[in-house]
Amino acid sequence: MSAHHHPTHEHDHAHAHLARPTAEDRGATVLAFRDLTLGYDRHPAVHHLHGNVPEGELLAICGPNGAGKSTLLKGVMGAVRPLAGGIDLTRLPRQEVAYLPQAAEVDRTFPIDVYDLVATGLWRRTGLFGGVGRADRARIGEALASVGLAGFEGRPIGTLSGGQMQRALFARLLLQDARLILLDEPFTALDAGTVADLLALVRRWHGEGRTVLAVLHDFELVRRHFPRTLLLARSPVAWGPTEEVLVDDNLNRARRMCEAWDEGAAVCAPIVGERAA
Ligand SMILES: Nc1ncnc2c1ncn2[C@@H]1O[C@H](COP(=O)(O)OP(=O)(O)OP(=O)(O)O)[C@@H](O)[C@H]1O
Repeated sequence: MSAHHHPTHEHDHAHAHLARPTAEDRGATVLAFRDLTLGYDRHPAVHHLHGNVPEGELLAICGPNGAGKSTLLKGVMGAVRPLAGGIDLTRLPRQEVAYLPQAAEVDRTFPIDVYDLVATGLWRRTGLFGGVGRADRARIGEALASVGLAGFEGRPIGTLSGGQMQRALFARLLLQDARLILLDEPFTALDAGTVADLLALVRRWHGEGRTVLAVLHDFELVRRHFPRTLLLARSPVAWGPTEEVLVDDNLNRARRMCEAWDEGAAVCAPIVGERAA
């Protein structure tokens, strides 16, 4: 299967003004972390994160297991509330944020077919009971074709392979048409062809000026396709150009920091002097 793109199709144009940043938007801060601490039951999972994400950024989030990467995306989504500090989605309404959860968190037993799953990507525009019109049906068909799933409309999601399910979830992201796209391990356990097709969509979003944050474990893929990286080990280890961040020193430090982490630690006050940008 391969991806088919119709970037100049009229349906894309019809929605372009809703989501795509203008030239002036590019580079302005779209997401800011202010000495952010996120956690569960008062136990921090992400600690003292400070920095800005400019609009149009293609940012990889890397780090050992348990480093807080998924928690960070959930924080941006608004699903986990800060214990301290804050997250500013300065110029972006919540419906401009799209989120792809880790495959393990998606309930594949939910009785819904591929068409209806992908159609939920339209909710923010149609509303839950808004109904799907002819133009919307065309957009759903296009999105499915873009991910190589034309003809899968009536398949219950429980019958899809892992790769097909991920393609369906990417089709839903296409319809969400969001300016900030959060991807949690989007390419894990996929074959090379599926990764290439889905990566092409991510690069297309990047080309359209959307902001993409992706949690990734494959450093080679990150080095090749993600210009900037945040290396997280509960606290930020490094954040900048990928080739400067993914170096042995930082990776070893990240591993040691995660191993040394006290799971039972409570929230601490911000440390003066740690507020580097
Ligand atoms: N719902 C939850 N309730 C309590 N603790 C949680 C919850 N979700 C995550 N944690 C804890 O928060 C910490 C960070 O987890 P998180 O899933 O964000 O890490 P991660 O970097 O995404 O890890 P991985 O690479 O293994 O997916 C871990 O110690 C984890 O056990």
